[in-house]
Amino acid sequence: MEPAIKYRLIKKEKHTGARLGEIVTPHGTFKTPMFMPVGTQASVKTMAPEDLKEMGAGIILSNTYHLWLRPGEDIVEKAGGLHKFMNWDRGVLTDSGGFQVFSLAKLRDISEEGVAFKSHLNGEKLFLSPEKAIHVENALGADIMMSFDECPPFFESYDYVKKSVERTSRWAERGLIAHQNPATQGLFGIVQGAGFEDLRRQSARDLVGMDFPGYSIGGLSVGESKGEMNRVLDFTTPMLPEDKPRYLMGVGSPDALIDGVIRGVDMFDCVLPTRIARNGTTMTSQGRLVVKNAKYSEDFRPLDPKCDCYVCKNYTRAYIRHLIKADETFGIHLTSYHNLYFLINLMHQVQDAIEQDNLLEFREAFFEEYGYNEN
Ligand SMILES: CCCSCc1cc(N)cc2c(=O)[nH]c(N)nc12
Repeated sequence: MEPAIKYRLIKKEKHTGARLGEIVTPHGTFKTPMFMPVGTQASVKTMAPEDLKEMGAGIILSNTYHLWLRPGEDIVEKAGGLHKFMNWDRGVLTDSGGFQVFSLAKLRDISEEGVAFKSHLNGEKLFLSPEKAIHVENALGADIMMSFDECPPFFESYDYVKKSVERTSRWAERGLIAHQNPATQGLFGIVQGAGFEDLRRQSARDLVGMDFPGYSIGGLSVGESKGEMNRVLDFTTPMLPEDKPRYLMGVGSPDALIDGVIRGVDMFDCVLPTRIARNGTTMTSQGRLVVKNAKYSEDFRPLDPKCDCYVCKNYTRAYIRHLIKADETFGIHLTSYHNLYFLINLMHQVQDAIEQDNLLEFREAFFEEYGYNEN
């Protein structure tokens, strides 16, 4: 049977672990490295599908936890799945819900069976198992699904992380068995192990042995320093097959994306661009620009003079500052659009640098202007 998800390695960058590739999904083929906008509740906040296409988005994310609780996977399934429900005909990836239970729900209790918790919406007692998570993801119809995993705190004890990794591997196996649509929905395994090289190796070995079509690197971007993240990536990505995509979960600052690509990561997601946009913070080639600051009240330049996005071509810092200060939602639309475009376009520039084997020079030039610190 043809797998739902295929990866084609086009070129390895000469001086780093970076790769130029293509990920083939039932809803299109997309070049990597790529940034994937997050649409937690079946909407990338303030973005219409046409905006996302115009900025070059290929795959967007949604959340099993949120959509299970509201509106319910049965309603999305009746609508014909997430693509139909949200009028999006390109790629969709769903997370499996475990991470969101630990970051959102109250009173959680984890066991071999799964996670018992109280809904963050109404306090209802719920239970999420690997089988239930996969059932919901099947109903949502995502092109790429995540296995059900536990993301332990980065600084948790070795013994706890070891037990957690072993349970996450057993949960991954249960998810593979429960998966109903492998021909149309690709299921990725999620490598865990916090900052312990031997536990990352154990997790990778278990999951690679289950032959997933792609692998996520979990357990990072949870409060550790950038130096720690890069240290873990240095030994983790080489543990994964070259002919499968690698997705680093929850990572989205420009510097972290570039350093992740250099270490062999192909796919990224993060709520950062739309989250900071909501308080008027924008990403520019000169670093962050907080457009609601008074100093921009009569600044009639674009957010980023070097950016060719729709927002930077048509609107000024003064106008966007006014909208944000006046609580006009159009202002958040403009800052969100620009931030998402900035990261998607950054990955296009990185693809070119891989093509030309000058990714390290690109990194140096980018950080020279953007500003960068390791921690
Ligand atoms: C739509 C959100 C996707 S990424 C969420 C996320 C983010 C981060 N940082 C880590 C993890 C992880 O270890 N496991 C899982 N399932 N998800 C994670």
